[in-house]
Amino acid sequence: MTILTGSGVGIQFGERWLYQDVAFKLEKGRVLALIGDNGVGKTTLLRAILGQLELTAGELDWQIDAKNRMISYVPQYRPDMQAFPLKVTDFVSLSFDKGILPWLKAAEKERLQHVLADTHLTKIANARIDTASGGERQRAYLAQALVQNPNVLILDEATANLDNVAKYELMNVVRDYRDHHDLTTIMVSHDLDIIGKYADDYLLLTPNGSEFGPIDQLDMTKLKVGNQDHA
Ligand SMILES: Nc1ncnc2c1ncn2[C@@H]1O[C@H](COP(=O)(O)OP(=O)(O)OP(=O)(O)O)[C@@H](O)[C@H]1O
Repeated sequence: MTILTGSGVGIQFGERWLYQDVAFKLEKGRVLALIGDNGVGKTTLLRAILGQLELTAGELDWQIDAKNRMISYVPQYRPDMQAFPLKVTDFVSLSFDKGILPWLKAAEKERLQHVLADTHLTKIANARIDTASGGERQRAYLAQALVQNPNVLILDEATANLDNVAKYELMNVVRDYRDHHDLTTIMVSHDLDIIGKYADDYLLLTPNGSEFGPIDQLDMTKLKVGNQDHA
């Protein structure tokens, strides 16, 4: 089932078109890799998908109406940004309407426990997040996104700045969660290993035309990127 269809998408700032005639489909339960050179406009397209920016041309046609649509977002890991004096479990439950644990409904508490288990955080649920490793903190951000039960998960260079073990652990959690919950994901990444291993489809943005297709049709030599995300 197609969740979102982009057709004739174009974005222009001033005189400059970032891209025109972009076409893609986001299919339920699949991982779409959004790729292209630095500055091509990947984040800008995400902002349009999140409803924060109007397209200059074309359409984003959703199959889920706006009031039932939940899009969750996992940002890039930044070692300097996460000095919260909160337990992991409280940090994850900040996503719920009422925040920290004693006020959560029974169903929310149960959901929280499932997501902590799915993201391999149960053992450190009561440890403080500022003592957790980079990989654990990034999985806590993922857990925060997943407790919202999203229709679409956005990973915005979410494996950047993580070591090899942590980045594959994060993506394995996403894949296992997808396999059990039919989660749909858009992943922005410059990491060719991660893209090749975890994406199902790709959308390559360039100023001279976009390409969309199954990941095994992507010619990786077209990408000017290395195998690491940039900060
Ligand atoms: N509101 C805006 N007004 C004018 N220009 C903008 C605006 N937002 C973004 N841009 C420009 O659009 C271009 C694309 O930016 P964007 O952040 O989407 O690129 P990106 O592909 O996500 O880059 P990176 O891989 O480096 O994160 C940049 O040149 C940016 O300066």
